[in-house]
Amino acid sequence: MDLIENLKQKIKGKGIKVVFPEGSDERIVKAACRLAQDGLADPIILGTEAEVNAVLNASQITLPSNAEVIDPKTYPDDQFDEMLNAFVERRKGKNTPDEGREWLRNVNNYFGIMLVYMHKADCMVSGAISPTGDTVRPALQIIKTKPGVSRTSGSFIMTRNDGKETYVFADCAININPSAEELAEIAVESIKTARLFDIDPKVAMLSFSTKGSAHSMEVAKVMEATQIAQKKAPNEMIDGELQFDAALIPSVGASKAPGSEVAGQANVFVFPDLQSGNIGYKIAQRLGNFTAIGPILQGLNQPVSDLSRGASEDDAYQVGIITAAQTLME
Ligand SMILES: CC(C)(COP(=O)(O)OP(=O)(O)OC[C@H]1O[C@@H](n2cnc3c(N)ncnc32)[C@H](O)[C@@H]1OP(=O)(O)O)[C@@H](O)C(=O)NCCC(=O)NCCS
Ligand SMILES: CC(=O)OP(=O)(O)O
Repeated sequence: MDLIENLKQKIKGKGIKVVFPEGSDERIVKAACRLAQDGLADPIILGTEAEVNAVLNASQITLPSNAEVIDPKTYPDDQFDEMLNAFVERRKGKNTPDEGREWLRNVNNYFGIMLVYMHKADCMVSGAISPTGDTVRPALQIIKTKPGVSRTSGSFIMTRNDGKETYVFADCAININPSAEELAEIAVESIKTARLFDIDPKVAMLSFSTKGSAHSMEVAKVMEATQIAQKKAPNEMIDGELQFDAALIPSVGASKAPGSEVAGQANVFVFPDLQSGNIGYKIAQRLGNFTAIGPILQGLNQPVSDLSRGASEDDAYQVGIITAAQTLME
């Protein structure tokens, strides 16, 4: 079954509350309403009544009965105070009550994250308007990473040919220059993402070198990360350092990395840094005709997804499905 169809079956009718903070954006409002109509989520759209209505009217859609609009600026004082107290407690010593009041009333990403943190919603999808930092920072500050995970990272599901070719690419969104330890953690978290999509993970730790064919600090980092990842997840198939062709193409893998159980068969690609990861996914998307679904933030206590600003309504709809499905993962 198609990847997304599979996830739809898992979330349908479960009433999962997905917050969409960008209620002034047509793509977002349409995607949220479609999720509601299809019974896949109960969306909470953030924005003023006027801005959300303007989009609904222009798109000629009626807000489905299982969708809700909340305007943070007019959120009732008693509930707002409860939220502010929870924010101040969570940000103890790092942000003042005045900062909290200002952000929660005026920055929808903070308000949305607090709904998730307070379990008034299950997850959040943002980033169609705001750049990654503005979407992700509130999640990092409030939701934080799961025990045992030090860094969140962003993966993409890359798919082509009606899902016959499907890969996980990571980190394409968050960690600019991860250490070897962080890269190993990204690999382990990417394995969990692969499993969410029923992909049997074979992880390639990517480099411009294969098995010592080149020498540099950058290559050494990937070699070390591979060893750490193998220790962290001894039952998983993880190998490196591998060039992309050695990781993907069986004949090249056999010649450059003979004996590797990953080379030539990899389906999870861990990039050595964000320059290569972000450029790499966009090349596959724009030149290789892959659909790029994500970034899916890995390792957070509760699911939050950051769309690319280039996302379409359909991308937002799909990321909504994935994020809702992440709430069902243990
Ligand atoms: C994600 C990003 C915005 C965080 O940067 P930042 O806000 O300057 O980070 P800071 O160092 O100020 O940290 C803010 C908080 O987030 C936490 N944090 C930062 N990066 C983190 C990560 N990868 N995982 C978990 N927590 C993280 C910090 O510990 C800090 O928490 P605290 O306030 O409770 O102490 C930054 O790494 C970034 O810009 N990455 C690239 C994003 C990008 O442009 N991607 C390309 C397009 S997708
Ligand atoms: C993931 C990503 O690259 O996002 P944007 O295109 O918004 O920078």
